[in-house]
Amino acid sequence: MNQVTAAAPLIQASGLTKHYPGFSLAGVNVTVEPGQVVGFVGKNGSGKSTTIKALLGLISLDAGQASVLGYSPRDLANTASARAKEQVGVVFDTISLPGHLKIEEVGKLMARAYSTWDAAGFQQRLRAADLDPKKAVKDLSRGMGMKLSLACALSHNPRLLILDEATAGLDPIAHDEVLDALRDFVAVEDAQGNPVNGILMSSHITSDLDKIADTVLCIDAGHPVFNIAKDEVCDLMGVARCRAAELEQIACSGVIAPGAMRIMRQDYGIDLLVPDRFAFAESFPSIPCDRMGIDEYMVFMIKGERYC
Ligand SMILES: Nc1ncnc2c1ncn2[C@@H]1O[C@H](COP(=O)(O)OP(=O)(O)OP(=O)(O)O)[C@@H](O)[C@H]1O
Repeated sequence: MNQVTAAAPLIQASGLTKHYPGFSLAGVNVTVEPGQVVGFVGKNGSGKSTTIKALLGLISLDAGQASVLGYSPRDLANTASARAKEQVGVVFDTISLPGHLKIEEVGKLMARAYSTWDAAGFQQRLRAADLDPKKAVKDLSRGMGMKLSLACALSHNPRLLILDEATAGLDPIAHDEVLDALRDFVAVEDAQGNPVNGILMSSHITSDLDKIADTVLCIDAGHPVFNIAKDEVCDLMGVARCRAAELEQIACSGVIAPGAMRIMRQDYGIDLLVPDRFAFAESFPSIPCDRMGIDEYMVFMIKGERYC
């Protein structure tokens, strides 16, 4: 019961609901399939960390269902469920290791905590990240602390990584190295060639998600906004830079379904969300239409107005 097969979702959660005074997480669904990187985005205070903590059983839910590697959040948080914890690597935006420990002592601590601990892999990750094993955790910069946390999370051989702002504070080179490590992690396959690992990754650095995510889940003020394949946004969608008269012309043409027209009014004109920029360019070759990014899509979906 507490095991998932290679094909089963690593995270399957629906209707996640948590009430705090002045804030409610309401009806959030999260699915992470093997082989998938799910980017988790939203404004500050939108409820991403609350969702992650609920999935990990660190806070109780008021409503909703969640299964993480076949475990309920409550079972996952239970100190007795060592096997479950070994399969989930977690990195928060602040380092949660005791500050007085030297990095080499962290390795020893982890070896005792996880039967799956890969000491050689940990050493190799420390070298790759330029982390001095003699250095104390409290003396690490923020970026170095994140690299150490990631090295720990990856070195107990989890099937699922849950990262909450884990790439914040990394320099561009470290960023690339971390993204490469995450790509390698999700590329792992079982003997039959099926993907086995997955990642749920909250981030404000949407360029990271552009590079690595398969799907992007967005919440705003605790409510789901979209859950969409990244390629649909980045490869297919566009932003048309129009004037009011052109917008009217586009609306009348039916090239974009009337209910799907979403705009942002700018000082210089009107930006229009284009679901298929290639089809749009054929119909309106004289209207500039740029590639869409996750940032812009978020802004359209959260702040944009419908145009009917
Ligand atoms: N223990 C708590 N008690 C009361 N309110 C809380 C508690 N934890 C979180 N909140 C509130 O829940 C809301 C969502 O916070 P959360 O940390 O989940 O947002 P977030 O999307 O992760 O934000 P950020 O991007 O800034 O990290 C905020 O309004 C926050 O103040």
